[in-house]
Amino acid sequence: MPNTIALIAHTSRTVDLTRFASAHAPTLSRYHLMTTAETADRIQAATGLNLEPKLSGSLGEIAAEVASGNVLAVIFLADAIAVPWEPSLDVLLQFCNVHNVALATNLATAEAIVKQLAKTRVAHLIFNPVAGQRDAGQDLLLIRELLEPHLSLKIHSTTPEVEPEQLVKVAIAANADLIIAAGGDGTVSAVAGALIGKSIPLGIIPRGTANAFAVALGIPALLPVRSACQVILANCTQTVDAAYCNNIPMILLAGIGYEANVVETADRALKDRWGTLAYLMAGWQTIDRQEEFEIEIEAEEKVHRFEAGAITIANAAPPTSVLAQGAGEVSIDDGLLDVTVVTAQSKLQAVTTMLRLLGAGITKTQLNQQNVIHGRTRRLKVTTNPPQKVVVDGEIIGTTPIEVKCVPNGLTVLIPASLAS
Ligand SMILES: Nc1ncnc2c1ncn2[C@@H]1O[C@H](COP(=O)(O)OP(=O)(O)OP(=O)(O)O)[C@@H](O)[C@H]1O
Repeated sequence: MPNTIALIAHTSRTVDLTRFASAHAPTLSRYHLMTTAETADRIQAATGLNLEPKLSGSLGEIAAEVASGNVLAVIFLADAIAVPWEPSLDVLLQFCNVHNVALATNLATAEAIVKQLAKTRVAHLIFNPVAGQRDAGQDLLLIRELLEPHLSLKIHSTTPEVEPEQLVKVAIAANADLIIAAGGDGTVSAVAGALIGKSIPLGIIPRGTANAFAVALGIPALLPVRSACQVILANCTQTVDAAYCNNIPMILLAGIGYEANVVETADRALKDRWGTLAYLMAGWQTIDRQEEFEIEIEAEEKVHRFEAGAITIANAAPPTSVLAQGAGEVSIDDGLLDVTVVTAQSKLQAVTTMLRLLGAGITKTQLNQQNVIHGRTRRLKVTTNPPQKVVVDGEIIGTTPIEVKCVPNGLTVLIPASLAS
């Protein structure tokens, strides 16, 4: 279901169209509205709705939009007296018939259409076309094929210049019922971060390399796009925690030391070439270079000091985020952050510790090892000597010190119905 509605009227019916738009402004505001130039100002002034004005006096542009499949409904209030319709109007009406687009030429039908639309969920899809190694065109086609029969879908593509946060603001301003992030963890985290504290549910379509948040939420990794669309259509919501690290939204985790160095090494070229293996290769290269550093953690009015090579503060983490698995599980809805500090005296100890942490994450059992320390807290401050790089949700954000605080139940997400509590 596309997201555009065309609102048009003969001059004698402009008042009726304006009244109609005013009465149904809450429903109409969730759609992209198109009209002729003369009508746009009038409706906008009376209702506050945003309308895209098309060429004055010509319906050709609107007919072209209908032909391109972008229009959900055309509401055209015609003169009550039978007058010959101008040719461009005939074309518009004919295009609606050919392309099976809902068409109302009187108020009764217009009311019926808008009442139906009031019951339809409007989803804004924020789509990163360059994420991961998948075919973006094919994925978008599949998403439309699966979702459009059930949802009105407004598609926004990210660009290097347009951040997902900006697109979330547009979706919120348009009263979206649901926001869907389709991309890697960078895109998903940015969209989720902009939704912290809002009650609009977030749907996730994993299209990246690691897809850690989708895995943490239990979205199946097999046929990821199809499975994720099924989760979205099932409409099962759950509130989960979010967090801020130095006031930057954090959905997954902050890594200091080893993790930050791995993320920096696993650059775009390595990920494009090796996919998920890029992180393993980067991890192997980084172990040799990783030096221990002094850590001071302030939490719950106590100060803790360590020497270690890695510290991870996690809000959510799949088992593959091994350095977060000190407790064998990171709960996403306990209102707490999981803090894991790992030291290793040799490359062999580092590798065996990470394998054991992976095992702990898979079996959900706490790891009892002297060189792995774990704790939980609602907020903490971490200082290191010397300062260390910090990665938050896969992006380097700067260096220590950092302050991280959990936002309990800060985010509403769509999860598989089978996992709902
Ligand atoms: N149209 C675009 N062209 C180029 N870069 C883009 C575009 N849209 C978004 N980006 C960039 O994509 C990055 C986010 O990518 P994202 O994390 O979603 O995917 P990924 O890097 O492939 O995933 P992963 O981290 O799992 O490998 C951001 O740096 C953003 O600037």
